[in-house]
Amino acid sequence: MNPDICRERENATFNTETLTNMLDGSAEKTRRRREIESLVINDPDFQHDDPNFMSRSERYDAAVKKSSQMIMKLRDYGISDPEEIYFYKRTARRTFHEAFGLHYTMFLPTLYSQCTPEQQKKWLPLAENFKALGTYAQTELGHGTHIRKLETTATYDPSTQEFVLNCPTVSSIKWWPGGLGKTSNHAIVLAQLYTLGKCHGLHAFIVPIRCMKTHQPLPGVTVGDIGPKFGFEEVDNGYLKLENVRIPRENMLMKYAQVEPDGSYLKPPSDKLTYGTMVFIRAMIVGESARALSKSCTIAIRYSAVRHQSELRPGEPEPQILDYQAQQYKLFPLLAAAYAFTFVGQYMSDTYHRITGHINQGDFSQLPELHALAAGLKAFTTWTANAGIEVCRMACGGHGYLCCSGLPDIYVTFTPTCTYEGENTVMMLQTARFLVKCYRQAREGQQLSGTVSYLNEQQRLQPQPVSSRPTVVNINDLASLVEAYKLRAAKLVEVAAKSLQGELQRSISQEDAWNNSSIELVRASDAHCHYVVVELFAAKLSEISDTAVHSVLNTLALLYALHGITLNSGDFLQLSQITQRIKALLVEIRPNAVALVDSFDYNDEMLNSVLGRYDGNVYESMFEWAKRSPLNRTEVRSFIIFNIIQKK
Ligand SMILES: CCC/C=C/C(=O)SCCNC(=O)CCNC(=O)[C@H](O)C(C)(C)COP(=O)([O-])OP(=O)([O-])OC[C@H]1O[C@@H](n2cnc3c(N)ncnc32)[C@H](O)[C@@H]1OP(=O)([O-])[O-]
Ligand SMILES: Cc1cc2nc3c(=O)[nH]c(=O)nc-3n(C[C@H](O)[C@H](O)[C@H](O)COP(=O)(O)OP(=O)(O)OC[C@H]3O[C@@H](n4cnc5c(N)ncnc54)[C@H](O)[C@@H]3O)c2cc1C
Repeated sequence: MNPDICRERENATFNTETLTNMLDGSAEKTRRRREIESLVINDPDFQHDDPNFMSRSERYDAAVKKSSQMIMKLRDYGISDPEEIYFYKRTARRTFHEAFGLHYTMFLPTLYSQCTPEQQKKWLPLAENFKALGTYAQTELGHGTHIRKLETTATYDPSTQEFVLNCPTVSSIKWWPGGLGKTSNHAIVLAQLYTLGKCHGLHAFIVPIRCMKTHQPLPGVTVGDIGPKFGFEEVDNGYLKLENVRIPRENMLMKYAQVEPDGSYLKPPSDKLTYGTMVFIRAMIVGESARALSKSCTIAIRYSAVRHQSELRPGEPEPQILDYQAQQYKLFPLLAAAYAFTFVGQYMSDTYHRITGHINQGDFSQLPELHALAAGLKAFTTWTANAGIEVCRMACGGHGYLCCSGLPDIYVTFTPTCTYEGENTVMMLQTARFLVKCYRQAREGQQLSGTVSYLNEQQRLQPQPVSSRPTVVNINDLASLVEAYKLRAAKLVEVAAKSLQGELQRSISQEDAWNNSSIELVRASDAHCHYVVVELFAAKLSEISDTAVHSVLNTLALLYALHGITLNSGDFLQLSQITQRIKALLVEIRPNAVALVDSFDYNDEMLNSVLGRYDGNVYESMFEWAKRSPLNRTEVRSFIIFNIIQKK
């Protein structure tokens, strides 16, 4: 064990096990998570080759093999709790993507949420037993964001009681769905529904695309892999062209909207229920932001504790790079954000399950807030985590650029979360749409509840507009900082609403007014989400009884809130005072930095990083890893070089 890293752990002011238990939910949950992780780590079937030394095809084959093994082993171990399945798979996957990822994350959840009981009876046994392997085919070459303009059609033929599916143009070819290219034999296809000559907009259909016996594409189906990408090497993101593909009427997902045998159409209670699976995944991505950032911080902070470089004071030994204030300023606010997002991720998941419970009982009243919250927090947390991972990589200097640091892989795997499941700017604009609507309702005297209830104060505080009120905060008091964030959000929502109003007064259309105000609208959403995160972090502290853990998390929460103020200084005041306080907080966090990342409890197998190793033995491991590079298998690799040298 590296002596630097040992000393860091000895000097921590709190018990890492207590904090880990809190993050997991309880000591029992930590015990069980570790037990499940060790099942994978000690399983010889999961000791695979390093994917960095494999070709794309080899990676795909290995991912399929691994996914099949996971299914069998989960059954053998009798693991059926969704959270436990998630722990098992997360550990087994490590740096791999799951070949059946879309089957679990989108195909099955869509069947659970949008099938009638009869449809569930037919499809769930097939899908849960992996006979029907599925994906979610929504995006087309021409449209990902503006899904109302998707061009694939499903036209009902009452004479045979079938839907006929077509991708009539090049731009209507389905493009991107994960697992579509080679793996899936079914797809949930989002298509414009036509019946009795009328278009009723997007609906979801279960479309068999490959034979369940031979796995050959079915007649009328052209399907394949879209080629190499920035990351996701082992995933066969695919294309799909449908030409006169007929499916039975019962293959339209009919929990909400229905087509009768004679072709008559029954409307759903809300036409946005078809978008339900996207809301689910957006809600879950918030927790993924926390995991990607906490992993990256674990690597960068542990490495910074063992890496020595440059001189602080002449003649003295080179310090740990973690002792540089500039290094702390890069990493500790991200560490604080990783904790904040962990709590926000738990909140988002709980909120999703609570509100969908109400939806299942027929109460749709909270759907707009759920959509706005999931869209905004997905965008806010993924943007921060995405930029943060890159900061962590650069904070490791040259070695951060090596694949064995684990950081490039975390980055390429994580960065598409800013794009998929709703491009982030577009998601922020959806949240803004909700905020502006709430702002107007509050102005009309309606009482708002939930995360936007602060907009009620607009009314109470009139006639003095929010934008003219000064922001004076006690920078040592979290409650006061929460107030400052609340005021900022109220102010920026007001600015956005007034910008829209101003544009409309120039007699331009709603749509143009919206476009001309989109910078203000995105800023309003960003401020709203930032407020929600700070508020949730503060609320979490009130649940913590252990004083040492409370104290260290309070320091992190202060740093998170104050650092956010410096990043958005135009919206807040008291800047120089805040900078001084931030410097003091960096000093306070420094002795606990390694212990704080240890508390995330990533074992070496999962972290998969030579720089972030628990024992800190970085250089020996890097050398060992380099020796495994295929280029090192022979001393003289290229005969071209050999010939050139010989000629000389
Ligand atoms: C491993 C991961 C693999 C990745 C997989 C993928 O990427 S899969 C592919 C992922 N692809 C994507 O994520 C595509 C992203 N694009 C979209 O989701 C949609 O095109 C859109 C939401 C941007 C606009 O939709 P639109 O043009 O139909 O709507 P509009 O803007 O005209 O607003 C009308 C009203 O609808 C409301 N409302 C909207 N959505 C929801 C909702 N989910 N729930 C509830 N409500 C919703 C909205 O608030 C508004 O309410 P208001 O104010 O009238 O009361
Ligand atoms: C790794 C990966 C996996 C994916 N998996 C799937 C899958 O399994 N199934 C599936 O169906 N799809 C999948 N997708 C597709 C993904 O959902 C879309 O790429 C995503 O929704 C963004 O749409 P787009 O590509 O059309 O971007 P565009 O909308 O073309 O975005 C381009 C730019 O235009 C801007 N823009 C667009 N509209 C607006 C607007 N109204 N206002 C302001 N700015 C705007 C955006 O902000 C962005 O800057 C995947 C994508 C990736 C990268």
